[in-house]
Amino acid sequence: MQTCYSGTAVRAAERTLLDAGQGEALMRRAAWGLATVVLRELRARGPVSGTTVAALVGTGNNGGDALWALAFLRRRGVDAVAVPSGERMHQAGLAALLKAGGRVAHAVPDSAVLLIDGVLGTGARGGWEPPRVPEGAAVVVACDLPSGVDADTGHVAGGVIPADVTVTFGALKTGLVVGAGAHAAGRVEVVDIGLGPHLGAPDVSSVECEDALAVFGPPAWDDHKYSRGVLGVCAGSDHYPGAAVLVCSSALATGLGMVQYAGPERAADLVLAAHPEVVAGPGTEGKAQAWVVGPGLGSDKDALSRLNEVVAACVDAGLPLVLDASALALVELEDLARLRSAGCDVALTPHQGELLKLVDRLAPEIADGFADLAKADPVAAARRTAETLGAAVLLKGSTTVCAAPDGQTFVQNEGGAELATAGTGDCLAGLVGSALARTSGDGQRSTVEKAAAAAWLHGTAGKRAAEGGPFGSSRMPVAVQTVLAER
Ligand SMILES: NC(=O)C1=CN([C@@H]2O[C@H](COP(=O)(O)OP(=O)(O)OC[C@H]3O[C@@H](n4cnc5c(N)ncnc54)[C@H](O)[C@@H]3O)[C@@H](O)[C@H]2O)[C@@H](O)CC1
Ligand SMILES: Nc1ncnc2c1ncn2[C@@H]1O[C@H](COP(=O)(O)OP(=O)(O)O)[C@@H](O)[C@H]1O
Repeated sequence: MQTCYSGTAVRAAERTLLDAGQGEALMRRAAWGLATVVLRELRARGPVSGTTVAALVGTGNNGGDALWALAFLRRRGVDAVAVPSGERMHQAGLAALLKAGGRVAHAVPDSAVLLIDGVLGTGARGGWEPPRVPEGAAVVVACDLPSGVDADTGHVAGGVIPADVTVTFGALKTGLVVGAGAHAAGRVEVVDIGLGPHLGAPDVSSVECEDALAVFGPPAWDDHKYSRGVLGVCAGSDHYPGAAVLVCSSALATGLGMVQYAGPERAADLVLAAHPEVVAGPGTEGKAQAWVVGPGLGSDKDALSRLNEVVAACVDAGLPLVLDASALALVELEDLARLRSAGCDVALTPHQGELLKLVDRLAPEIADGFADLAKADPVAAARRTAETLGAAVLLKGSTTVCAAPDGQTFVQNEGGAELATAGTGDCLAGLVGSALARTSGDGQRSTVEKAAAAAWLHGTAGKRAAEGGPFGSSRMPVAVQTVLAER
């Protein structure tokens, strides 16, 4: 499990050490870590001595880090050039650079093979417009975070220089794993500067391979089909029959004990043609241990009565439930309350558009300004919705945010934009359903952690599928199998 801290929490941890008079030591540790990564990048490309490294240097401590790093690099024979972005620079850092034989210039030299972005770190407020930098050849290494990225949210209000590598100090920051911030950061390396004991609880976590495999692992030697998880799927309609196939196929690709399909004949026939092992019928009776309801259900009376039947089945047996797509537009507050009272774990899986509609309809008390919040701070938006509706929320997008009503939050970034194609959400619903079915009765992990494990598998499978060129969502189940087979 990877953990991240908000920029605000990291600043608070720093403050404790600054107040204890350790400011310069912290900055030198950070700068040494930055210089080490820069040296590694230079060595990977050729000789170090004589090459030009430039740094865009801001007015605060982020600029100070960059100046100290340039000073260390100068001592390795690098032509170290500071390019100030404002009227002042960190005094001790500048003195160290000049003493080491570095120089100051007013523009990034064309000869620079590597550019350090040291303009803004955790002290940034609002947007920023980067200066012109020579195009092309230079590797960009961001100091702490790419300038202009909000360290708490990942929001980029103005411009940003996309980094190849970000060397971040003290702890991985939430802003480097969410949305535009994650995209701008490139590869992230964390330099330990001794903040650990002062950091407190993490802000968000990310499920990694071994955490996901603990949910989607192989069967135990004594498993039988009813102990490996039985997933009920209520998806598809005469109008959207394919959704039923996508949900069932992706769930089966994880190696469940059984998939039970409840839906109309046309969709059921397609499911059975693709997977004769599915047990199909019009209703919910059977041995399901979790349900997925919603993909391709439509919005008519029939869709509503199918949703009601699944909700009733879950309430009766205390089963976990994934509400996706059409179900998000049909479910009522009373349904969520009944599910909660029956002890059912519920995961809502909206994309941004569905989230806004859901909040407008079921949580008007938080709707004011919510669209702006969802854009600028998807973690806060998912958290607020989960807390208000009392259900786990998996918010889909370039970053997938999984938030629980108690604030526990996972952020997953494995997938790329190749996943932006019709039906991949249906596949994800099948994976979340599978995670809930196969771990039903396992009190070890929260619903939101299981949903995050499914998002890991979905994103990783998306990347795997993309290796074979552009793809449609029907290729996802095979990619899911491949990912699980390779681990
Ligand atoms: N305090 C310390 O000793 C340590 C700080 N660290 C570094 O210090 C950074 C934080 O330093 P600061 O608190 O000085 O903050 P920054 O250096 O991130 O930014 C503050 C400066 O930028 C200006 N500024 C803010 N927003 C701007 C905008 N939108 N456009 C243009 N200028 C803007 C401010 O007026 C101020 O001069 C961290 O990101 C990290 O790089 C590390 O060295 C670790 C130790
Ligand atoms: N730019 C992107 N980068 C990474 N993942 C993406 C991107 N766009 C969409 N996705 C993922 O693709 C899936 C799309 O789901 P959804 O919007 O429900 O589509 P559909 O309803 O067509 O199945 C989600 O898992 C989402 O996180």
